[in-house]
Amino acid sequence: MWRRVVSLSSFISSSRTSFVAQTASRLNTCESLTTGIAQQAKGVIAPKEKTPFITFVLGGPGSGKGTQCIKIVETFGFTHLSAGDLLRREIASNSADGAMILNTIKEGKIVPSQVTVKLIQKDMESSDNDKFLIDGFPRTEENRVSFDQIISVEPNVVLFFDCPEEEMVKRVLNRNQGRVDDNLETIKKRLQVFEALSLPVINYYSQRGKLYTIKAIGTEDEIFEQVRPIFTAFELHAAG
Ligand SMILES: Nc1ncnc2c1ncn2[C@@H]1O[C@H](COP(=O)(O)OP(=O)(O)O)[C@@H](O)[C@H]1O
Ligand SMILES: Nc1ccn([C@H]2C[C@H](O)[C@@H](COP(=O)(O)OP(=O)(O)O)O2)c(=O)n1
Ligand SMILES: [Mg+2]
Repeated sequence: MWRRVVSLSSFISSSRTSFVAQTASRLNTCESLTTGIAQQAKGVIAPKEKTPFITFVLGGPGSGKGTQCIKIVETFGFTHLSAGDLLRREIASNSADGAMILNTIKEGKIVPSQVTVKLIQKDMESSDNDKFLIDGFPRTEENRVSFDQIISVEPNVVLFFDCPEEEMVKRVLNRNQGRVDDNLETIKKRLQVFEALSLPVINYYSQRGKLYTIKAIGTEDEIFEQVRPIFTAFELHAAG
């Protein structure tokens, strides 16, 4: 199970002091370490574990994010967390936020970040995997900052499926999954939201050298051949 890493280094104090002070400090350090280990054993502090490998999957509605995520999971063994699927699951389970989420999605708007990040966090923490594809997130700067504050892990890779609007509209209208937001009126709103709120997030990761832009036209297999080398370069090998 992946949990947020708690570093033992915070228990170790600076040693640029006199010999007496150093000795005292070492004794304190030993005591602190013992306390730290005892707290871990009691489950007060999560055990030190590997930082997860995070991939954010971005792109407009219908750009093929979900389709490519299935291929990435099959090939590289990631756990796929679709923000949209997590929110639809909340609606279906009649949770307290269900009605608010449904109305927001129908309007083509973005659900408050706190709600979405908590759902992602819950699934990450209950997973045995340490490689996550987070699909359709972060869609806004608010989403991005909220993930940073709550989960405190930076993405290793940000994929951007770059697709012409015309093609995205055609694909969404043909998707046939019975979604309340797959109609022309809502799609127009979603495309406006994508341009106004999601493109700044894409630019943010581009400036930090984390963005991998995929030309999202062609067959599903052709598109995947642009995706594959990105993960191979990180030495993430085929799922066994
Ligand atoms: N390369 C492609 N060419 C044509 N249709 C595609 C392609 N990739 C996905 N689709 C179809 O387009 C629709 C939207 O794809 P999806 O993966 O759900 O996109 P997103 O998750 O970005 O909204 C689906 O019906 C899917 O089968
Ligand atoms: N980070 C997110 C992701 C999705 N949502 C809401 C608003 C989106 O229009 C819907 C559907 O998202 P989803 O990723 O499933 O949509 P597409 O796969 O891009 O068509 O969910 C959100 O509010 N915040
Ligand atoms: Mg999708």
